[in-house]
Amino acid sequence: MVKALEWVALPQPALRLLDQTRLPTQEHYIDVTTVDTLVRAIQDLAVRGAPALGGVGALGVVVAMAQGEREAWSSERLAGEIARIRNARPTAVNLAWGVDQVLPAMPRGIPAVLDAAMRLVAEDEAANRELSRLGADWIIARTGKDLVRVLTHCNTGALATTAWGTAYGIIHELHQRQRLEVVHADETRPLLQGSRLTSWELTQDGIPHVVQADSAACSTILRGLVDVAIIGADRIVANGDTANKIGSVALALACQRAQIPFVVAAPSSTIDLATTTGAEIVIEERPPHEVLGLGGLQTSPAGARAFNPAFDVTPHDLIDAIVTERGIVEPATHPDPRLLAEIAG
Ligand SMILES: CSC[C@H]1O[C@H](OP(=O)(O)O)[C@H](O)[C@@H]1O
Repeated sequence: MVKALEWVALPQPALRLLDQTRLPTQEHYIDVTTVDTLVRAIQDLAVRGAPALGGVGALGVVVAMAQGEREAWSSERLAGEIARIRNARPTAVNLAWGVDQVLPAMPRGIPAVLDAAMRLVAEDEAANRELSRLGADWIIARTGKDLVRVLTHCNTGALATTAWGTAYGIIHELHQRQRLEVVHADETRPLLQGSRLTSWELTQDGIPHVVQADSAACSTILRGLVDVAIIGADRIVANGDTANKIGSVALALACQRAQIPFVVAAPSSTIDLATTTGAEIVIEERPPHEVLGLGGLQTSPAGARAFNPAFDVTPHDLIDAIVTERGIVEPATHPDPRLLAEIAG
């Protein structure tokens, strides 16, 4: 399975990223040894996806410490550079979580922080594998289908995580169990994570799928062409409201109308109990050019303005299941935030 990120020791210690802006036509790697390069890679979505950002946040602290040693930074400069990584994108809670998880190891030096970061990466992969099993069990039981037709949005595979996948992991598990008929993968404008990345992963894994325009998704659901919609998450807050790629809440509304399950899949590291409701989640606003053009081609007239929110928030009462490695909560039918708190630990 492809790796979005890994720590490499040669030719020099570096955080190696698969540049996702060049997929699916080019497999190009970036060896990150400076904070500037890392922040740019995060903000350009060369590396992206909530769980992947958790790993990048943790390993980014190692990058900053190593650069600080090379350039003799003060402790204040180092703290400021780590904060740049932590704040590089606002919506996915995992980036800040990944940084925060390894800070306590800093006094023991770079090897201790690298060890803590590598443990976080390994634990996140294990979490994604477990939630994939639990999610497949839930969907098979809930739909009662021998072969499940799935709709998914954006990219939630190995490219969006430290390894394995979240919503994609459930799809992969259904396929492995020979319980998957087809995947409808939303292209996911404006950056096309679905048509570029999810279709690339599904093709590599031999999983039957069709790519569809985002504007086709609701009618696909209302026409009964799928049995369940499964998405990832960037931040799940205390009452179960969930931030995810723009276009997600429309799917939840269509699923409610069609009376099919709407499922969110995420490791427990994506749960943010410090935030009470979805209204408080900061939604990243991205550059207008992403909407006004495509692949370097201008698609809107000169002077046109754009609105480019990268995420939206699905209210918890539209979510039939939040699947994590520590268990499943069902906010639409059992709206008890204590259940999410128990899972978040
Ligand atoms: C495994 S969940 C990944 C999550 O992150 C994506 O956003 P982006 O591509 O902007 O990082 C999208 O919301 C996915 O659901």
